[in-house]
Amino acid sequence: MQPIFIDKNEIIKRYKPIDSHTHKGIQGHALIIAGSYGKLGAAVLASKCCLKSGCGLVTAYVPECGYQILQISNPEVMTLTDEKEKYISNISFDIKPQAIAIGPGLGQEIETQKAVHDFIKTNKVPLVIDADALNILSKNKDWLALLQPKTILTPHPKELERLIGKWSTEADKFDKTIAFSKQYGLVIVMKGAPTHIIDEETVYKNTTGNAALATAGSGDVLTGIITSLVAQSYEPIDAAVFGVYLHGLTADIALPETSYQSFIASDIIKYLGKAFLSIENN
Ligand SMILES: NC(=O)C1=CN([C@@H]2O[C@H](COP(=O)(O)OP(=O)(O)OC[C@H]3O[C@@H](n4cnc5c(N)ncnc54)[C@H](OP(=O)(O)O)[C@@H]3O)[C@@H](O)[C@H]2O)[C@@H](O)CC1
Ligand SMILES: Nc1ncnc2c1ncn2[C@@H]1O[C@H](COP(=O)(O)OP(=O)(O)O)[C@@H](O)[C@H]1O
Ligand SMILES: [Mg+2]
Repeated sequence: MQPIFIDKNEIIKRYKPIDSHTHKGIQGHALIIAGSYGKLGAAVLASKCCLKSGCGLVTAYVPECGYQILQISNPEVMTLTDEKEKYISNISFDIKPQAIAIGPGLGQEIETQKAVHDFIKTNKVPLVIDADALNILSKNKDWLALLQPKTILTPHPKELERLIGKWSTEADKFDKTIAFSKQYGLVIVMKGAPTHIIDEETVYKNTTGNAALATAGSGDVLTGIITSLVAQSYEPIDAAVFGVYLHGLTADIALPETSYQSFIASDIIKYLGKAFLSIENN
């Protein structure tokens, strides 16, 4: 297993410059299904980062208690609410997004599990699955077969273990993840230090990022970036590769100014502009 290193050359091959005649409709509409009581921050971070990565329109789908939180935190983000106050129980919307993310801060209530099932059973829109939506799939593994090919999963090591079971060595972890990716036709973003991406037999290894990213919400923000790129019509594997690279690059650019300690997930969002510029100015 020889990985492809995700470096600037790999990104320049994939990067789509912005057309001067584009408009917000062309830039893509993303839907972020996220949040539960006490974890609306995950929805705020993911949806804001989605917009800050070039997506034209972003809608957050949150429980009722998240309405004001979302509208006040992110005035540029539109908000739809579930009928339940504290958690999502029924995912229904009349917009036509080009990409959907599900999972950050979602919780694992039984009604939320059912809502995730009913949603993935009929959904045909390119999808990014993170956090509690991954944990829900781990508890209901037969639902994995409902996912569309090239759905992107973004597990951290514990979420990966819940999905594929314990591994004995690093090599075993890769073998199991490759087998899992092949079985369901999924793109797996194996978050860590560094992050690897598995697309069936192909393994990518990221070259950006540092320990400043070891902070709450850092993965929620990554979900927003990757979903934004999918909405802007990047292929799922290209969105995963570019998104992981950009996410790490924000921390590399920020580090001399912020220190490891004071860097927080909102700084990923703050430094995205410099990260995009460093890709454009090569
Ligand atoms: N502001 C908000 O609203 C926020 C909301 N959030 C939301 O909270 C929900 C729960 O998510 P979560 O990831 O905190 O819980 P969970 O899945 O039990 O995993 C924790 C365990 O996994 C492990 N582990 C993790 N990383 C690892 C690593 N790199 N390397 C190795 N191990 C690692 C580690 O296990 P340990 O090492 O302790 O055995 C740890 O104890 C989810 O919906 C998320 O979106 C958060 O994003 C925070 C901000
Ligand atoms: N020491 C580290 N070096 C590089 N990247 C890291 C490090 N620690 C965490 N990260 C990155 O931060 C993110 C953490 O994601 P996750 O655990 O899902 O956070 P959260 O659920 O709090 O949003 C991943 O992208 C991971 O690769
Ligand atoms: Mg996470």
